[in-house]
Amino acid sequence: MTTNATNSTPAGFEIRRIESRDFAGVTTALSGLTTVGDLSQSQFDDILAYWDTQLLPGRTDGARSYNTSVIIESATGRVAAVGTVFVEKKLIHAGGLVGHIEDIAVNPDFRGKQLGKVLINHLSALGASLGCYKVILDCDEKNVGFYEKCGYSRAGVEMQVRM
Ligand SMILES: CC(=O)SCCNC(=O)CCNC(=O)[C@H](O)C(C)(C)COP(=O)(O)OP(=O)(O)OC[C@H]1O[C@@H](n2cnc3c(N)ncnc32)[C@H](O)[C@@H]1OP(=O)(O)O
Repeated sequence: MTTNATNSTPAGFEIRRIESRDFAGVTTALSGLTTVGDLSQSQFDDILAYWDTQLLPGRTDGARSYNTSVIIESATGRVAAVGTVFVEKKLIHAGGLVGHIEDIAVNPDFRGKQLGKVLINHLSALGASLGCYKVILDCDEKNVGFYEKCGYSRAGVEMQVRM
């Protein structure tokens, strides 16, 4: 798997797994992507606890399916960006793993500082380190250029049925 070279977290920022204290910052960032809805701190904590239980089958190293990372502004503790790589165990490719990049959002105050690219490169590398043979995502046409700058290329067509 090859990814763009912007992998190091910029000075003044750190990147880590999502935690309970990120509730306000994460929901604020995600509201710039889509409707978060009426999600409480308690519901947020329950989801994080569930994610922690979802270990990849057959693994003894603690590798998880749900991998949500945040970029934090060190001086303030503010959530600058959030995103997920979900690792799916397949039947095909001899039980191979595919990473799905989901719910990428950079807080508007922090856009244009390469943090989105750093986050995507981090999640792509995380998928590779967990054993994924590919990492894929769906996005709007307006974001294609961003993902191309992160080393992604067009493949297939997204389709959906809404419930
Ligand atoms: C799978 C999904 O979740 S798709 C949903 C993506 N998220 C959203 O649309 C939510 C709202 N938007 C955002 O959060 C942000 O604007 C993001 C995530 C799209 C980009 O994050 P940023 O941190 O602002 O981007 P970043 O500064 O890392 O840009 C990296 C490069 O991509 C370029 N770029 C950023 N956005 C775009 C875009 N929409 N189209 C083309 N190029 C772009 C930048 O100019 C930069 O180029 P450079 O390396 O030549 O300087």
